[in-house]
Amino acid sequence: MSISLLTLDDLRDVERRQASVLESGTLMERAGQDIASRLERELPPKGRVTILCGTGNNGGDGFTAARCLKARGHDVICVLVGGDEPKAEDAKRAFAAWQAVGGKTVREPDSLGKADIVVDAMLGIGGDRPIRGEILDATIWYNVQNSLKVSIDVPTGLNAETGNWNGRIQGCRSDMTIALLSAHAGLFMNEGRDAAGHVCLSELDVSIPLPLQGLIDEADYGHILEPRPHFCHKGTWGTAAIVGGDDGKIGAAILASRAALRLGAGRVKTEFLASDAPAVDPGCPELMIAESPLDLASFSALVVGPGMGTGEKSVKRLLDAIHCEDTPLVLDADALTILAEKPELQEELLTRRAMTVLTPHPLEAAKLLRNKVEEVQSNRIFWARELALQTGAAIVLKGTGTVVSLRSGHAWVNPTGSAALATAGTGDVLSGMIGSFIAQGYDLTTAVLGAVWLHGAAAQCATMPVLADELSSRAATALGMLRRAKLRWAEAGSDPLSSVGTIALQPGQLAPAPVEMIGKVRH
Ligand SMILES: NC(=O)C1=CN([C@@H]2O[C@H](COP(=O)(O)OP(=O)(O)OC[C@H]3O[C@@H](n4cnc5c(N)ncnc54)[C@H](OP(=O)(O)O)[C@@H]3O)[C@@H](O)[C@H]2O)[C@@H](O)CC1
Ligand SMILES: Nc1ncnc2c1ncn2[C@@H]1O[C@H](COP(=O)(O)OP(=O)(O)O)[C@@H](O)[C@H]1O
Ligand SMILES: [K+]
Repeated sequence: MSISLLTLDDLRDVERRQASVLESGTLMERAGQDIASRLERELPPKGRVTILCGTGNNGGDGFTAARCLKARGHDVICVLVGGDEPKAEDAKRAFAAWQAVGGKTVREPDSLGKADIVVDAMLGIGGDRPIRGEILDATIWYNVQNSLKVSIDVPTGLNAETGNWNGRIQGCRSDMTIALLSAHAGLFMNEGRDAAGHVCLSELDVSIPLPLQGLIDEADYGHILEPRPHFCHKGTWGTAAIVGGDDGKIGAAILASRAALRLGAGRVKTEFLASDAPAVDPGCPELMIAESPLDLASFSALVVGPGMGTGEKSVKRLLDAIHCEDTPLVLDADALTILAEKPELQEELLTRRAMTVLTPHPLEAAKLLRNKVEEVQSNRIFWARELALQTGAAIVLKGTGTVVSLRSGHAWVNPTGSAALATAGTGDVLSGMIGSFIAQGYDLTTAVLGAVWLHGAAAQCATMPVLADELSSRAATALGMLRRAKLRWAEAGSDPLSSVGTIALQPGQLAPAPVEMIGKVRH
């Protein structure tokens, strides 16, 4: 969790604490300098920049960046949006300083010529209402500019914590967002991911508290990248059982089973619930297909639910699995539907000794929480935590910006993944991958965070939907390449710029960073 995601309350606390140790305006000055330095990398000499400034401190950052860019020889115009003058104290000072250097400010952008960069500094973390009036007009203008579009801190109109548009009114859609002090969860979730574009972070040289939530990164899943020792056999890597595949849905269990095998489980046995199940998977003869019900307690990990159906037989098998109290259990798909319909089974989850992982998509989560899907999506981290408390399980709330939450309250947002995953069966693959890593003996957080991250990373470069079965092959290939790259670096000390498949890597770094650090970096 090396990229923290501070909540708005955390940010306001940091702000208050800094106010007592730093001269007022210090953070805004640092923000303006860092923003100007980053923008300058995208500008020609004497580049043209238009900055839309709101009346709060987000606008103050805009005026400060304008002054810094002007001092570096660029042609900058500010547009004051939403009032005749800034309201916030630091912003008033930033505006005065901009005027003092002869900076030009207008009240509406329509008559301005094309700029190389347009900057949205209208609303930041203080923007908590649907946009309207002048801000909405300026947003509409911003969104049609054929220039590089950069938001400061948060795209205007976006809720920085949840990634939803305030009041569902669409705000600024940017190519880049420069977050200040800390990254915000909303930049990686729901509509926020498209609105934010490439995320940069300036920590403003401020040390921030360790929060309970962050982005999944190498520090969390690094163990799965360790090379296997030579001295091992298939038994070393565990045996996973996949239970599912009722009539008409056999494919779901096959997808999960193949994924478990490809990602490294020593053996995988599949128990179909269908009456006419095949005796062999011709596309993957390595799978062992059970001819009679499996002794579930004898496995290293159970994955129950893909294509399982919700009939009597399925309920009984789910109960059998829950009762294997010492066997790690991943519940997906139909198993979650049964759990939602039979809350008494959720009670039984709470008393299990081994780990349980639930992998709901938003609708499944809503049913388990007895809530509406819109409500779950309106605050994904909150509801993932609630579900973890309700069930005692680790929760993988899938979707754009998958959230993983533990009962302890720790939560992670996954920065990998793309719309290429929006195709049938990719969730089955994820549950198989999680089961595989658990069967291999990785601890709960490594197994879950590693699987979620890799599942997304394997689809990230795809421009078309990835067929689910192809996804697990891609994930296995990516894992192998990452392991090799890590081995090379370990042997060579440090390596020149390297490339793993389509993922471009820097020395010492095993995956593309989800956030570009700018300004003074404290690590
Ligand atoms: N945290 C830090 O330490 C640092 C923070 N910094 C910067 O400060 C930014 C936060 O500044 P901020 O608190 O002044 O809020 P901001 O986002 O400018 O909004 C201002 C005003 O907008 C208004 N408003 C809200 N919704 C609205 C709507 N829909 N339509 C119209 N108006 C609306 C609302 O007005 P009110 O409710 O008071 O009427 C509010 O007062 C932060 O994102 C970062 O850029 C950095 O300088 C460095 C360090
Ligand atoms: N637009 C998207 N961006 C990122 N990930 C996505 C997107 N759409 C779907 N996914 C991922 O694809 C998977 C779909 O799972 P699920 O809905 O259970 O599908 P299925 O039941 O067909 O297997 C989840 O891991 C989800 O996070
Ligand atoms: K903004």
